[in-house]
Amino acid sequence: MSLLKVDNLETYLGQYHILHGVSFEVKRGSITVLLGRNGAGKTTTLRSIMGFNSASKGTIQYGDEPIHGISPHLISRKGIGYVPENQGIFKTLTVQETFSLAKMKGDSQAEEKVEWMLDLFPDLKKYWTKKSGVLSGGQKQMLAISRAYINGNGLLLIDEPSKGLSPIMVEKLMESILKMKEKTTILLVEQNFMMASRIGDDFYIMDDGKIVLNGEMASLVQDRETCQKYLGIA
Ligand SMILES: Nc1ncnc2c1ncn2[C@@H]1O[C@H](COP(=O)(O)OP(=O)(O)OP(=O)(O)O)[C@@H](O)[C@H]1O
Repeated sequence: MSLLKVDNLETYLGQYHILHGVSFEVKRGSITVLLGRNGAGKTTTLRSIMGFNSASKGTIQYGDEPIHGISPHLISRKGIGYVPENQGIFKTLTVQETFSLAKMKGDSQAEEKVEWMLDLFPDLKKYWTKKSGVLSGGQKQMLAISRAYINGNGLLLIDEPSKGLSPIMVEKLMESILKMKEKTTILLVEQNFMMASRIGDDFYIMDDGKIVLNGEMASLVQDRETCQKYLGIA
């Protein structure tokens, strides 16, 4: 059953028409990956779901509720967490302060979520009182993912978490994101095909602001022609 249903989304950035009728679904408890070349419109799609880029047409259904046209803070309150490409970490806040700020008022599960994230990312426990600015790139990514999860764990939108990370860190992150499927649903934008293909259940390929192909990840891995045509992978 789908948790998120995006239908015929059209988004303009200034005078530029970026998304041309984007439609896709994310199944509850799955990892769905948006793939595609640079500039295909993946980030704009995530930002349109969050309400940071407002879509001029189309609908977005989260569970039973339409969420298009709603402001980002209300979308976040509905339980959608967002990890932007640049992580959006406040460097002067400690890990502890970042976690505290992420907790929603009146969320009875907040402490449980904090504990789960610290078990998943023990490095963050180690740097609990350190300023976020001193963390490594991978640890910042862990912090950004934790913040999004504590804030809203119904659905997580994660934009290129592997960017700039060492292969070992990518491996670590991949395992953690896979584990997060036990508790949440994930829509992932990822250029690292090795990572995407190992953790994704379903895929959608974007090109020029449109979805050009979708299916189960297992079938894409076998399809060399498509990988080469849209993803530049030989
Ligand atoms: N503020 C903006 N104004 C005009 N065009 C923009 C703006 N931001 C992005 N674009 C354009 O929108 C298109 C889609 O960009 P987007 O960042 O969504 O792509 P992407 O698939 O996430 O790419 P990447 O993998 O490089 O992050 C690109 O052609 C980009 O140049």
